[in-house]
Amino acid sequence: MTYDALLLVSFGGPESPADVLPFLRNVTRGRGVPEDRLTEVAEHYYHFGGVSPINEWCRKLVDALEQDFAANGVNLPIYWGNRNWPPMLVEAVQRMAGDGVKRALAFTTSAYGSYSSCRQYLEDLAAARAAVGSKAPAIDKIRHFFDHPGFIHPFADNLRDAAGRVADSERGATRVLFTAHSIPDAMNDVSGPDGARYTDQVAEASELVMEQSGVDLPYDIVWQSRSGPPESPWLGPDINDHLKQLAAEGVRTVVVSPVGFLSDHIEVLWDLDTEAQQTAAELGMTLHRAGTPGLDSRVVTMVRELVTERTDDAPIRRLGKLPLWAPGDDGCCPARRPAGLGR
Ligand SMILES: CC1=C(CCC(=O)O)c2cc3nc(cc4[nH]c(cc5[nH]c(cc1n2)c(C)c5CCC(=O)O)c(CCC(=O)O)c4C)C(CCC(=O)O)=C3C
Ligand SMILES: [Fe+2]
Repeated sequence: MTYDALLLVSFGGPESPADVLPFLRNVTRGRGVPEDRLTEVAEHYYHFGGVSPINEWCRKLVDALEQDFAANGVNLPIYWGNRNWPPMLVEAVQRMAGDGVKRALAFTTSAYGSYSSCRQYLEDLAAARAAVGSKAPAIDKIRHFFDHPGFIHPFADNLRDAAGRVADSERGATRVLFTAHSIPDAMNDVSGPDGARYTDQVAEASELVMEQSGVDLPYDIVWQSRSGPPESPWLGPDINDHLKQLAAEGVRTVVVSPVGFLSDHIEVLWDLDTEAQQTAAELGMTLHRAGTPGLDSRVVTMVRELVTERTDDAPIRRLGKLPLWAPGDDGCCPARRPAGLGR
């Protein structure tokens, strides 16, 4: 297939305190998230001056990709648009249309399947194209990349570094924790062609990171940042509950790898580095947080390879075994947000 642009699609995040509440209203519009949850989450952002690192990371990723594409003969202009905060997707699609782009590839910053991490981005792309009208380019979303070496290897190196900070005498009381964003059980149940693909992909990525890191410690998979009411079932155990459980079992040190997140955002800075750190401290445990890939050069190479996979039929590089399916196929997550989420 011939493409004439790459579109970076991300979540968006506030860049000043005044942005925080309008951003949160964009995120939660029509989602039934209670008002007190919004006020609570706003505080997490204010704690960091109202600035999420996500937009600045996207800007730097675009710069790095432009340099990498130029150096490797990939002749595609790069555009960037977000779901929830400027630069918005519709503006990016508008600019592409104005520049005469006919067909673009979209790289979304979420590595996994599920309504929230994949299908919702497809809906956003469709809505932006509809708003722009007949001049809007066709846009094809790049596949899930949870098992691409450019995703797994930086996590593995960062895990090895963090585990290296554990004293030899503590290793017998140490656990590795992989953490990803919790979603409602009902959403996971319909993720992918035959359900539960989100949890399957997180499990496979965790296993691959563990294997590639060479770290010889037991590990568990935990979930973070849930936002539904307590009576509606979301993926668990929550990382904070699990820390309590581990403390009761005699574990004194945890090494936490945020395998659900390609870069640091508020979920990493608040939910892990602030909240989970505090839980660990209260339990007398030590928590070493392993880094996200962020701007690792292998992430940049990965995006280029995901592009040339589509433009030049370059080989598909992946370490996992789960079946792949093309997002947008009938076999992908249901087009509408699953009902019955309990709020
Ligand atoms: C699977 C998943 C990812 C990973 C995929 C991806 O990367 O896209 C993700 C990413 C992110 N989520 C983010 C922020 C928020 N998510 C919320 C709410 C929700 N997330 C959900 C799921 C996910 N979220 C769900 C099921 C909800 C409930 C409401 C709904 O069903 O839609 C809320 C509302 C308040 C709250 O309920 O907590 C906020 C503020 C940010 C930006 C962080 C920053 O600013 O640095 C990022 C990257
Ligand atoms: Fe979220």
